[in-house]
Amino acid sequence: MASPRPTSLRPTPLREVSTLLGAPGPASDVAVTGVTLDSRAVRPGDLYAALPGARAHGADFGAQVAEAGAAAVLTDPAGAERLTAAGVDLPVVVVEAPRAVLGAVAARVYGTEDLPVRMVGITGTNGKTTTAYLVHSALTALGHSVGLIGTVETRIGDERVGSVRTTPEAPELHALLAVMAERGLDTCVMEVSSHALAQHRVDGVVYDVALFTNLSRDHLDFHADMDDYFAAKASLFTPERARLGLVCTDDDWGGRLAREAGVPVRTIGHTEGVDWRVAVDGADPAAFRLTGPDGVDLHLRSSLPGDFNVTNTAMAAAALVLAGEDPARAGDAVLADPHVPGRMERVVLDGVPAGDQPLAVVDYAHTPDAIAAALHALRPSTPGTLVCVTGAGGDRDRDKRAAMGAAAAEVADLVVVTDDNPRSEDPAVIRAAVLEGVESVRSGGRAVRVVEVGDRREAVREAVSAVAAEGSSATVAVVGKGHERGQDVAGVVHPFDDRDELREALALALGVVAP
Ligand SMILES: CC(=O)N[C@H]1[C@@H](OP(=O)(O)OP(=O)(O)OC[C@H]2O[C@@H](n3ccc(=O)[nH]c3=O)[C@H](O)[C@@H]2O)O[C@H](CO)[C@@H](O)[C@@H]1O[C@H](C)C(=O)N[C@@H](C)C(=O)N[C@H](CCC(=O)O)C(=O)O
Ligand SMILES: Nc1ncnc2c1ncn2[C@@H]1O[C@H](COP(=O)(O)OP(=O)(O)OP(=O)(O)O)[C@@H](O)[C@H]1O
Ligand SMILES: N[C@H](CCC[C@H](N)C(=O)O)C(=O)O
Ligand SMILES: [Mg+2]
Repeated sequence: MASPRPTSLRPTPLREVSTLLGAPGPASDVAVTGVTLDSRAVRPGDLYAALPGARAHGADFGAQVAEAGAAAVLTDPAGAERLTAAGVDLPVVVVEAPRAVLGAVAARVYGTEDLPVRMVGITGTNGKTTTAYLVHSALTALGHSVGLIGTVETRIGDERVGSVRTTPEAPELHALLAVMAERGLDTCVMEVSSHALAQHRVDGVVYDVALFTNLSRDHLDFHADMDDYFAAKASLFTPERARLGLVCTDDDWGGRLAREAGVPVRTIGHTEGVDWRVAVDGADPAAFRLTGPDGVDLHLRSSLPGDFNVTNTAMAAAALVLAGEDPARAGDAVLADPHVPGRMERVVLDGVPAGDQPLAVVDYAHTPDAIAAALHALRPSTPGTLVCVTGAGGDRDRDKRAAMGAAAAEVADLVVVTDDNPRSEDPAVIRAAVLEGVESVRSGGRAVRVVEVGDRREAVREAVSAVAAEGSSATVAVVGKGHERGQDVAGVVHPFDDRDELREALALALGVVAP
């Protein structure tokens, strides 16, 4: 579905754009009414940003955008040459690095330079989506009109649009923020990925509160190394992008960020000396105490399973207070279950007593750290067999694959290695890398069983049937795809939903439907 755009916009003279950029003004006095960087999304009157990329140069789509009614093009010198060579007759603004100015241009065209919407931005390797839902649901409970932008979806009040990426490109983002302002929303909570920070997607947005959850191995296909990955995340904590930071210092990267941030930072975590201290209270692992500045002392309980969700809930509560909410009311508001799709989501087969079915969970863990966290969260409630169905994505960080297999094998009793969006790669090669990690744990002496089942549907069925006889003392955790609704194989996305597959597998194994 097309991303929403604001309805009432003042057309922006192209000369105003070139003046903003200090670029030579075009002879034409055309005005623009929108911005896009995707030729397929051009609407009449748009300024099309033709950017150089890894696979194409946006200027190669000049003829299509002219045909679609684009009013003008913003590009680099190479793009301008291509447009001329292709005989594209549109006014062109040329700058050396168009991606780097796109946020400012989009903010001018969509009128979001002085945004009347409070902004909360969340970055970190794991926990962004969960924490964003926690903040969103709490603010909604407190009576605010809240927008959400993240991996699963964009929400503008009651309107929901499924996401393609975690963080939209700048033109789409500023259009969404303009729509939120137009509809009277007072706050927007959004996930800010490292790709987005490195690619200027959130330029022109200043977060009132920016959160850092944690940093661990991921995306090293895109970032040169962990320092480079950290630097991308840290760039959120600079005056151009944030006013105040809330940094979890439970890992060393958070500690480093708290020392190096270019904006005032409050720290949060389980260790002494932090501004917001999380202390788990006694026997219930979900219950905790959160103490903060100015005598804030809250007794809270995470509605989601796992130690990491204690941290996510604590971060949400502290973020609400830093964003100006009353601490006691904020504490009450984070107690409700925010229903985060595909994050530790339980799948239950109706019509079969709970004690007769394995605990079945779908989770989006797709990094070594997240897999470890998710399985550790499930281990204490699993007296019987803990099965993990896992795979790794194609065309993504290759070196995390073995570590993901090892993380699963360290905690589970049975690991079923399968496919997860092989994309353009050979799925068997990806599975082999995951299996290597499992084998490294087995050769270290841990008696974990492993099977390789490429077809994900068969893998889920095999996992469930292996433990169905144990009833609720067993757990099947299917990780990696969470809310996703497709399996990308060689560029074709086949409909696939782990939650439906798990329900089907339970039905088959428990004899509720004929196989
Ligand atoms: C590494 C990365 O993020 N690349 C993004 C980047 O690609 P690129 O600069 O190489 O562009 P390209 O594909 O060569 O195309 C060049 C230009 O031509 C344009 N084009 C291209 C084809 C066409 O038909 N028409 C057209 O106009 C493109 O919009 C682009 O401006 O700009 C493209 C245009 O917006 C994105 O589609 C592309 O995202 C790719 C597909 C992607 O998979 N990104 C993922 C890794 C990502 O961003 N993930 C993060 C984090 C995920 C997480 O939460 O863990 C996210 O925020 O989602
Ligand atoms: N604070 C946390 N620390 C470690 N692991 C976590 C944390 N929160 C969630 N996880 C694990 O990481 C997985 C992804 O969580 P979530 O979707 O909230 O993170 P994300 O940062 O939005 O991820 P992505 O960048 O892929 O969208 C969860 O399914 C869970 O297994
Ligand atoms: N949104 C992230 C995670 C996808 C998780 C997994 N399902 C995969 O395909 O690797 C990405 O695009 O890297
Ligand atoms: Mg996310």
